[in-house]
Amino acid sequence: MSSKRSETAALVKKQRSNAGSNASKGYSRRTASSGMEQSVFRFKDVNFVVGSGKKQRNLLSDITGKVRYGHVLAVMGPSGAGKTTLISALTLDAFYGKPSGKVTLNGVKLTDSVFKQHCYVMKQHDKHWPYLTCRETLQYAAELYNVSAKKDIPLVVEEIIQKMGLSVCSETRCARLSGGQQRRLSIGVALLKQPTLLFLDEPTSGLDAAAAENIMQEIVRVAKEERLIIMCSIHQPSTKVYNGFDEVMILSKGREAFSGPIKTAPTYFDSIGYPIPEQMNPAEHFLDLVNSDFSSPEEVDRILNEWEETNPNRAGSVHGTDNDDDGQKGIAAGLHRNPCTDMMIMFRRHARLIVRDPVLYVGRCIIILVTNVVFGFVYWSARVQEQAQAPNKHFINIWFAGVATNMGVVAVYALNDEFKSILRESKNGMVSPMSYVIAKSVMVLPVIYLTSLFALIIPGFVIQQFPWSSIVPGTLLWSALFFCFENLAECLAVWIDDPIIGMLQFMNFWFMCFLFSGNFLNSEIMYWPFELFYHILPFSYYLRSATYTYLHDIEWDKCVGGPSAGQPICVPSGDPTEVLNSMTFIYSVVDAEDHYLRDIIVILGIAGVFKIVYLIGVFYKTRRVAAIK
Ligand SMILES: Nc1ncnc2c1ncn2[C@@H]1O[C@H](COP(=O)(O)OP(=O)(O)OP(=O)(O)O)[C@@H](O)[C@H]1O
Repeated sequence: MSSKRSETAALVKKQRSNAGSNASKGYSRRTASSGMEQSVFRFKDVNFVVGSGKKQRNLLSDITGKVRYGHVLAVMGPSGAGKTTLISALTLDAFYGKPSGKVTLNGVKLTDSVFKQHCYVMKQHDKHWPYLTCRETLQYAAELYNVSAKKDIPLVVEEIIQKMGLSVCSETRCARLSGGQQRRLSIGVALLKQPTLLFLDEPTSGLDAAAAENIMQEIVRVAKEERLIIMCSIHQPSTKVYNGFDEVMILSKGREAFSGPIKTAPTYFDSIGYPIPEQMNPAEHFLDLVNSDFSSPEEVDRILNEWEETNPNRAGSVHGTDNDDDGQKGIAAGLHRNPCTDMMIMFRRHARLIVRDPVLYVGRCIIILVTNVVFGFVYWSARVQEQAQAPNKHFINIWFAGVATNMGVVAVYALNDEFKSILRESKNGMVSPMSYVIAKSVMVLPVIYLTSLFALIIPGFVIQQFPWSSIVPGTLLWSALFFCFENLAECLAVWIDDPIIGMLQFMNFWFMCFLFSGNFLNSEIMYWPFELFYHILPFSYYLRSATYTYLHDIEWDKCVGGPSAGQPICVPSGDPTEVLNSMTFIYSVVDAEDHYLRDIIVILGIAGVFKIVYLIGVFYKTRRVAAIK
């Protein structure tokens, strides 16, 4: 293992030396070859308004700035100043209000498509696939971004691992990475894309001083080396980190207190009567000035007004001219993607996640098996062919499917988390929603069938002695119902942002299915609006056909004396059709006729409706943009 590592390291070294002065030949070619290496990012008069009428609030007021390639713009300000709001607005992600202004990359309006091709946003909170290792995360990102020929990808990944100081945790699953390692991994993934413009929201949040300093130094170095434009928000950088920035923007109450090249900041603050005290960190001094906790609100307002007055045409003064021609004009075609290759990568990644994630399927399979085995033993006496056991045989079907589908509630949580990762990846142009839904939907089908085997083989066919002739229709019917609830879970996971609310809705739906299954309440005596639920919810279809499937050719023992209080089912001939007919009097859902095909089609139809609503949710949410108008 270690010799393989050193071999890889040697190859990386060789590759670097081949690349001459450019240390990162493996993944740095795109920007240069696309002609985007001299880019300029501008934003002018960016406003962001929330609420309406008397409750209207300007979270950002006329924010203007410009950053050139190889430069880092640091957005600083006290808590609540609007740093995250600015990054969200500029990344077309601020959905909770109305953003306005002019935002361009090389003079071209920043649209979702330009963003996906040339930009990358690293949010304040890291989000990685918890069951993939650091190396696997980078490997899939490199493949999805098509950074290099497939055979070179391990080298590219190794290079990023070394660059980001992730060697010690390269084989560690993301769930177990420290905060600093997660941040560095996020930056590594961003670098793999080689964006022209990189947004970092609080890249040092949650890190200790040394780790924050390391990361910021790395960011500054990367901007210079890879000619990236970097815009990051940051809380109180150290003097060393602060001095590494090229431009700085100081915000307070959603307004600019200063914006421009870092070397002009001391002169400006000196000119308005706030020179930097000796030995003081300049960043700390500026932030104290605009923080109402340290300066009076009137003084903060005075500083903000001063900037507004001395820079009435900010785009024309501190931020350079209003003319967009001082950089590369226009943008190049972006990433070339092959949908089939994308799909294959997504298949591989999803297969790995399905196997490793205990919540989604593996854990549930085992819990369903154990639970159903318990039910199998609880109903031990129902194994025999006595007609007195017919109701118990029917109830076994309710528990075998009802409890298992109820466990789908955990899928709502897991899928909500999964979808949030997909949203981020889609935002950054790493995955296409289409390849995600296809890979996921196809991969899940065999897993669902496998789950039905866990649910029924030992508990039903071995312990409860279901007739083996019904194994195929029985497991297919169970799979159809489970598929229906999985699709519901997907739907809720995508449409309801808060997973807990989604889980509660899932439980509501499940209880409705149970209540209106026609088993506890005769469908004929249901008050008519409620009868609709009996027809449109899936459980009655499952239960009718499951009981028919397992009971319709049982050779029942003969019964004498007719039905009684202790034995409601007692057919003298033991004819299975007549037994089912007499069960119908007690459980209206039971039917002596075969409706298997119709029932399974209806269940799949309901599942199909959920799938369509889910797909609409995926495509709507991944394409939703808070465009700046
Ligand atoms: N969804 C929202 N709806 C309404 N107001 C919001 C929303 N999100 C943030 N705000 C408000 O916008 C203002 C700026 O918040 P923002 O998160 O951008 O500040 P910040 O400078 O990033 O702060 P911090 O450093 O603490 O993260 C705050 O007053 C906040 O209450």
